[in-house]
Amino acid sequence: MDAVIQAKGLTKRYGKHKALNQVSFDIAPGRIVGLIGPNGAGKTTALKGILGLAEVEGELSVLGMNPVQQRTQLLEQVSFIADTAILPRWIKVNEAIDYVAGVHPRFNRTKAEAFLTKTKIKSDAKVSSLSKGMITQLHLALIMAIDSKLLVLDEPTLGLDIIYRKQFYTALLNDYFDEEKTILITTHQVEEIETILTDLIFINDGEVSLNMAMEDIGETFTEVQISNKDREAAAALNPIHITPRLGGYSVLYENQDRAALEGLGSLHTPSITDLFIAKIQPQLSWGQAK
Ligand SMILES: Nc1ncnc2c1ncn2[C@@H]1O[C@H](COP(=O)(O)OP(=O)(O)OP(=O)(O)O)[C@@H](O)[C@H]1O
Repeated sequence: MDAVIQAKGLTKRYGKHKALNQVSFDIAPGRIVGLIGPNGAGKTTALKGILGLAEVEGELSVLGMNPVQQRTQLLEQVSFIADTAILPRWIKVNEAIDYVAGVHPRFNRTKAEAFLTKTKIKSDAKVSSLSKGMITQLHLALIMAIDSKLLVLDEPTLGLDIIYRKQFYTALLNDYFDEEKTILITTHQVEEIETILTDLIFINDGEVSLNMAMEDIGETFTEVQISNKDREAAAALNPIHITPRLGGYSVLYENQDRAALEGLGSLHTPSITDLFIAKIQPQLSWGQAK
């Protein structure tokens, strides 16, 4: 099947600064992709381009459409939640549901109401009486009840408590996602989405520094816990990152033969967080072992 998103050489300039610099990636249907990067990396800019909310240079096709030229058509098949959820403060929860039901043919009221029963939000409450987190919960309930081919989530759980954040990701996987849908998600809470992602894209300073299926990460990256005495042997195998740990070091390798590493210590697949730090802030000096 054709890619849901095809991006080639995307560049976005703000004056002399390039928020995106020759960014390319393809996203196939049925994938849950994490777009991960530090503050100011270009994540929101990329999402804005994909939604047709910002013009970017390069080639961009979303569901076979040009996002800027065919924005109205595109937004019929794409749902998104921005990092700043905006709902009118005067509207009541049930009126917000009525409104979305009226304007969106693929909105499922029962689903939205089911999501809301998992919160403390009452259907006759006004948005102005809800807390910030509750407004986000309402927004997510409305968006997740729309049957869209592509769901774009920019920091969806910002300001939500940890219980609801877990609940949200479980619902996203169990009640929303199926193989005909595609989800593109940005978050700084990387460890929370680690288990639901199928693919990972790292972006840093407007450039893609990693684009990989989750299942290939274990093949490509290996983390080894080594003791102080093995520093020299570990360094000889070209690590990409070194972190002092209790009693030794955690050393990360990319495309290094596992057999060669086995003599150094116990081998693991790194967490996304460790991989992210290694890729964004390489650290190759030993420092002080703890
Ligand atoms: N409208 C704008 N005018 C000028 N510069 C902008 C504009 N929007 C974004 N930028 C710049 O582009 C870069 C990327 O911003 P962007 O919002 O895409 O980052 P981000 O990865 O989403 O960051 P965060 O995680 O902090 O939300 C930043 O350097 C930012 O200052």
